[in-house]
Amino acid sequence: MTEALKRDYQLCEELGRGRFGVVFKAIRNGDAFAVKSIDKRIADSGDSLDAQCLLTEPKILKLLGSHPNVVNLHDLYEDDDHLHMVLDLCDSPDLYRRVTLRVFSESEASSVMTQLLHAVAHCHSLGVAHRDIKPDNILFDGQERLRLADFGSAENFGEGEKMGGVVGTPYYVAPEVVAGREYGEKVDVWSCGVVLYIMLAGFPPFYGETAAEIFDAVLRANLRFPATVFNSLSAALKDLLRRMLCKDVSRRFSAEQVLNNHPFGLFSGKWKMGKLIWGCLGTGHPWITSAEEGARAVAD
Ligand SMILES: Nc1ncnc2c1ncn2[C@@H]1O[C@H](COP(=O)(O)OP(=O)(O)OP(=O)(O)O)[C@@H](O)[C@H]1O
Repeated sequence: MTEALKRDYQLCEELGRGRFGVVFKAIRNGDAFAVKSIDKRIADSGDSLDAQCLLTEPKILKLLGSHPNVVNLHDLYEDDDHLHMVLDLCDSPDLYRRVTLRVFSESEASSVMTQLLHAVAHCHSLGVAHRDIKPDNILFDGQERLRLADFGSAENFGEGEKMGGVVGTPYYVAPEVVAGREYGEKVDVWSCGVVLYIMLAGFPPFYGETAAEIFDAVLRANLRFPATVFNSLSAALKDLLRRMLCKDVSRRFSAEQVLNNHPFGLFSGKWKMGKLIWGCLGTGHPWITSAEEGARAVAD
């Protein structure tokens, strides 16, 4: 552990583990933070893309500056073996945990979406595409404010510049990425659309049992609204989903357009409890077949 970090912060319990390191709680002057400590040796021993991801995250977070819906970088410490990022503490359950427990009402989903799209619009205005938006990377801080996290796959694109490379997680990835074409920042709007659909329905819009089947479904982009789930939801909401999950990128809304043009306020506030049947192959999550099982999985 870097000496300077130990001097400046009181390090507390472990909060979680990722592929390359550990996240701890840390206190400084009575304020709590999360410290994401990356072991550079683990990353260097793997594929070079992984090592690149490690350096990407602090660089992108610095570029993004401070935003109320992004996990902000407060400090950065580095020595030969470790990189420590001091981040906003998000110790409330993440969106993945929340959607495995129950489906969301329109008003709950709209509150999450509004905050998420503010984060995404901020990133895009600074030329940053997140490229891996999914419930696991949507965290909540102690004030229950949404914070977009994990910028390890993000890319800094220039004005009018296109990106390439298959990056993301099967259920959430946009068709132009799966097709291997060049793409722009609207891939994030597609992923937000998938997140919105899952919050409301409890299952993903483009489904398959294997990664290959999911990619086929994403490429077909045949958006359906099963009556059992969607009949009780507003026409405005279905229209919004069509505009976010639009295969034609030129017709797909930007994050800014969704925020400016869509009547989020019209969403009704009905609660819907339902059977949740969905999986997340990209992150190895188990199948969750009911709200009860979801609750058990989280408790375990
Ligand atoms: N800012 C934060 N506040 C509180 N807990 C966090 C924070 N960031 C991450 N965590 C916790 O630490 C765990 C590991 O996070 P990390 O970003 O290192 O890996 P990951 O995104 O889960 O996986 P990967 O290895 O694919 O990057 C997360 O699952 C989460 O539980």
